[in-house]
Amino acid sequence: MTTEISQTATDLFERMRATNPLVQCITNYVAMNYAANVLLAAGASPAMVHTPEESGEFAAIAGALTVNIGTLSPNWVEGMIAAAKSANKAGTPWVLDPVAHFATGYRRDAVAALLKLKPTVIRGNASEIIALGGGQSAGQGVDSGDPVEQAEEAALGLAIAQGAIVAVTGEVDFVTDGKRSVRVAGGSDLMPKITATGCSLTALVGAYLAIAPDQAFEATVAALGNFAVAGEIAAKTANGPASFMTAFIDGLHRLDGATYAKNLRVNVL
Ligand SMILES: Nc1ncnc2c1ncn2[C@@H]1O[C@H](COP(=O)(O)OP(=O)(O)OP(=O)(O)O)[C@@H](O)[C@H]1O
Ligand SMILES: Cc1ncsc1CCO
Ligand SMILES: [Mg+2]
Repeated sequence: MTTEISQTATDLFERMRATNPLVQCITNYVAMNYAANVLLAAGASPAMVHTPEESGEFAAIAGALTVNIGTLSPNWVEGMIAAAKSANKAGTPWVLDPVAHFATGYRRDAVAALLKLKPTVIRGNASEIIALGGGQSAGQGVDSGDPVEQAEEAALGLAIAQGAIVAVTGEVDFVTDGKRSVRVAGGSDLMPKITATGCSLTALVGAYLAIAPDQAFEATVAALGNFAVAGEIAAKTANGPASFMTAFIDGLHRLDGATYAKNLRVNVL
């Protein structure tokens, strides 16, 4: 059965690829190259623009902004805040990826400042979302130590408190806007074995937001669905993390609407 959300996600998949949206990615040193390649393969146009001298100016012309706190320093935080403020002023949607925000006071403060600037979407792993909700997570650094189901309550609370879409990723992803919630199944257990897979997904959520700013919930689901479908297909030919990475980027590039629609597994809750 094709649900309405699956049909919309497929439409957004085709539109994103046809439109080649410009996405400003402020991401970490680890993710920068991989995330840019993922976006290019998926059909978007990434630009890694982070310094405060230009990040705000660029956010006003980008289709969407994504902010990931993976490798912070004061200059980068300044650039993130300038970009988020400018995005808000220009009506540019933006995504926050709160990498390991619970690990240090510096990260906690940076995330608190960014949350005040009202991201359109918050995308994190289960441990990150549990901790954002004030709970005790089993996360170790950037890697999740908790199942997605354990983060669902925190995600709902966070969505309502922030007026944001919250996406929790893991074996089966969970997306909520506080009223509507879905699970997105698929992907591969090799995905968390490649660093910056989540960071790249955050960037791809930006690509979908850019083409559907008024459908942020559907756009987020469509982006997660894109990773779930491409990841599941790539795993069939991969021998391990390194060959998976190649197959995944090739698969993102080759994926068509019919294959996306056929393999997408979105469960409305
Ligand atoms: N066990 C799994 N099975 C299937 N897919 C998975 C699994 N774990 C993660 N994924 C997928 O991997 C992608 C990244 O999610 P993950 O939760 O690992 O991000 P993350 O922890 O923020 O990653 P990073 O910080 O390393 O970039 C998502 O598309 C998610 O659905
Ligand atoms: C490994 C790592 N360390 C800081 S950011 C990052 C990428 C995955 O989040
Ligand atoms: Mg992460």
